[in-house]
Amino acid sequence: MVGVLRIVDLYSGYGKMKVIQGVSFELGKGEIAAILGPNGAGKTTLLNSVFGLAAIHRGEVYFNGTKITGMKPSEIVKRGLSYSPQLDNVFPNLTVEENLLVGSFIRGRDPSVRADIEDVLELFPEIKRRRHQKAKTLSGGERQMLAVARALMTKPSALLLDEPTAGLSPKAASTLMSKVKEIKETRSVAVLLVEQNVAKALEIAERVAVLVSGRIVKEGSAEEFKAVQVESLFFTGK
Ligand SMILES: Nc1ncnc2c1ncn2[C@@H]1O[C@H](COP(=O)(O)OP(=O)(O)OP(=O)(O)O)[C@@H](O)[C@H]1O
Repeated sequence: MVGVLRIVDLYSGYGKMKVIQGVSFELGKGEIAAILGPNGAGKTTLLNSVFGLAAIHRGEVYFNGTKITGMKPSEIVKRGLSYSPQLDNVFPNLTVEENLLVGSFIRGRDPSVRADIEDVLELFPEIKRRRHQKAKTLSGGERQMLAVARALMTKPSALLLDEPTAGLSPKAASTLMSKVKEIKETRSVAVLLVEQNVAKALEIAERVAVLVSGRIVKEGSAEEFKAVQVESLFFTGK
């Protein structure tokens, strides 16, 4: 496997508070991997650590072979890693189109931005129809689509997605998951997904790890995980 993102023996948290305790994980080029875990396991903190938003106590993160540990989020985005956080992932008072434009900010006056907005709207016809509507008027599912679309506007080679199915109906969650798969297949974007929703994540993930109390307790191919009662690992860690 060619690793696009490599997390090596990472310990991190907030200030001196320890949350992530010795996590190693590799995301392959063009792969979809999922990190599953219960509330408070440290899933968001792990993504925040990769993206320069949490304090790293020990360990390293490499992106396309470059050490990005300690880099600012803006520098990480420029290298091709994008992040769609769980909360506050769209600007509610901006329209769909304006949100996408803001998403491309890091690219400066790139003349291809307009064409890329049309391109991501083609991928998400549900929000294309609402391009002039403010984000706050979208449904939960449409808003998550916009958040993912916005993350794509930086033209990433890998995408971090924090619980994109949170608060969505089972049908809306499946629609979103199939869009993520389409993004991987049509744009060669690798995806690291963190989820509590095991069933939805397993619809698209090729590789899975289970995070409990800041540590990976099990890791394997999605195939191996089909026979595992993943939620029981959330509580026992075994
Ligand atoms: N900004 C912060 N400052 C201090 N502690 C935090 C901060 N964010 C999270 N924590 C703590 O870190 C731990 C892990 O939280 P985190 O949000 O990473 O878990 P999670 O697995 O993403 O949970 P959920 O599925 O509920 O979103 C929790 O104990 C939480 O209280």
